[in-house]
Amino acid sequence: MVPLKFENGKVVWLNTSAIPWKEEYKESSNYEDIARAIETMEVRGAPAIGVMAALGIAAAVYNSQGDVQTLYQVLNRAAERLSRTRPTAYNLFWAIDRMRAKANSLISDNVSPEEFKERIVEEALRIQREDIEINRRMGEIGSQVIKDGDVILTHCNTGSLATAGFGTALGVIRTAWLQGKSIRVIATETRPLLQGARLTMWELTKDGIPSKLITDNMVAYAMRYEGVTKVILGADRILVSGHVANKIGTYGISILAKYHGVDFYVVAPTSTIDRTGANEIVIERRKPDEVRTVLNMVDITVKDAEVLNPAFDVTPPELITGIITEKGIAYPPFKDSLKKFIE
Ligand SMILES: CSC[C@@H](O)[C@@H](O)C(=O)COP(=O)(O)O
Repeated sequence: MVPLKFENGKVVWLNTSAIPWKEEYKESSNYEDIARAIETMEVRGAPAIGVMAALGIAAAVYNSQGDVQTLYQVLNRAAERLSRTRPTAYNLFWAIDRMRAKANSLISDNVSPEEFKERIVEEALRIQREDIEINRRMGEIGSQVIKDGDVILTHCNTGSLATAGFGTALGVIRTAWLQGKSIRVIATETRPLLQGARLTMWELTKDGIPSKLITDNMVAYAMRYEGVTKVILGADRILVSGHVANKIGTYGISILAKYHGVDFYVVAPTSTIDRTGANEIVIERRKPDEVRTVLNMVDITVKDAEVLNPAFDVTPPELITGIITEKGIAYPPFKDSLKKFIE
């Protein structure tokens, strides 16, 4: 499954908002289209939107003409627009910063316009390639905590559809399954946009991994009566203190896991760790209609009902057993263990 590609100067993406009904690819070389695809969540998941933004910047530069200064301005305009798409996922800003840093180093090297274009495209493709390699490494590292017989609860979608390929938390689950471990997965539907029901169940079914879908309000029941042994899920932004922003509902799941004595693991590449020293996380608020309807298809409340629609919540470090990264597993105290991974 290749959700994102760069072909003939265009970004090609799998429209994940159409899954599981249709496997439809879209393409564009225009960074405004790429930004809208991120905003409307045709492409979503922290690592995937970082890669998408890098490819969007590369497409903008590749298709522009002029001297290096002109190309540099195009790159900065694209970067600025793409950085205004979704505020919470750190990988987006990490990838954009990396593209900007590459551009700055090419400017100081006095390269030709052709070389500038070539090296910018190369950098975006490197970010994409590295994401898959990192996911595979996290799979190897993280699968060590999974035992035969585990019943793993996961939330949202953290698979190939949320990354450049293979997945973070779902990559760990997938690796354990490929190693022949006998596991079962419980996936939450993940209201309001149903990433669990639509995307995670689609990926698990394709792989033949035994799985069951539950609604979000069945988590406590599943822990009490269905023998959940581990929670494994992803992250959109991790502070060095160990606070983890992830899909709305994660915080509640972590409290339930603590009460039931279930291990709670977060899986994320180190590009999800916020290096700015911030101690607050901006939580994206999305349109009320996402809550008032089911996927804009059916109204489920009174007209113009006031709603709350935060896309993410923050789980505090004391509820987290471990954070699995490509550099190893961070255990509490996270402010020491995570810091080592980003030094
Ligand atoms: C590997 S994806 C990790 C997170 O990005 C994922 O758990 C999540 O919360 C995605 O949110 P989304 O709003 O679908 O972009």
